[in-house]
Amino acid sequence: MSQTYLQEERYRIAEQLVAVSQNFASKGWFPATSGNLSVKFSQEPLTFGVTASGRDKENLTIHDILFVDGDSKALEPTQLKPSAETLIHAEVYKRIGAEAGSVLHVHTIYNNLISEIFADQQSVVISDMELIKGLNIWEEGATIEVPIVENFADIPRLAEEVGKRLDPRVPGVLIRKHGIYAWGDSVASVKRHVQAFEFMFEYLFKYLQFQGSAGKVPTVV
Ligand SMILES: CSCCC(=O)C(=O)COP(=O)(O)O
Ligand SMILES: [Zn+2]
Repeated sequence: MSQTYLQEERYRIAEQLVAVSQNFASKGWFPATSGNLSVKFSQEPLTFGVTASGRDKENLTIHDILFVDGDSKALEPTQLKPSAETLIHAEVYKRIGAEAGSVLHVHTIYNNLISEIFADQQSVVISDMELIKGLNIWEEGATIEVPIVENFADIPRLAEEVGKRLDPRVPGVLIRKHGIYAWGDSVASVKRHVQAFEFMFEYLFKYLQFQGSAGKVPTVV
């Protein structure tokens, strides 16, 4: 692989991450510098571009992306520190393989709420929603079960627990009162997956809230 090709590919990856970062940041999905994003460069050996730790995702630039190996080590000397959660990205790439070309992690109110409401069941079941098709699941009346993992402070442990719960059919895992990790074969597909999950979590929360408030449509008197 020529140096020019390598540099061009890395530039292309960094630009894609910047674009999706700005889009999600505009929705408030990266509060307080939370969240991290990556795109795979090679599977064997595993290498990928990932956001540097602590960056404001609203103002992310290509200079906030570094390239790391499967142990979260930078491929070249750099001042940038990889995301503290890089090992979770690596775990997804290792376990899912070709279907994971990009991994995105967002912290949202609704994914946090759903992860807490269904924490005891260790998963949340969603049935018969049109947006399940946004996950590329097309069966009539499909049901999905999104795993929920405890939010272990120790990142190698958290990565291992996430890895154990990955379901190749359902491209996302919730971490309790933390956020979601989602993947797709490209940035475009994982962006769609995150949008679909977030829509369904918001719907589910509001539906539960509606039921909780007696499930009655207010009457006009
Ligand atoms: C202030 S967010 C706490 C860490 C976190 O959960 C996260 O997603 C961001 O970590 P990073 O090291 O990628 O900035
Ligand atoms: Zn996080």
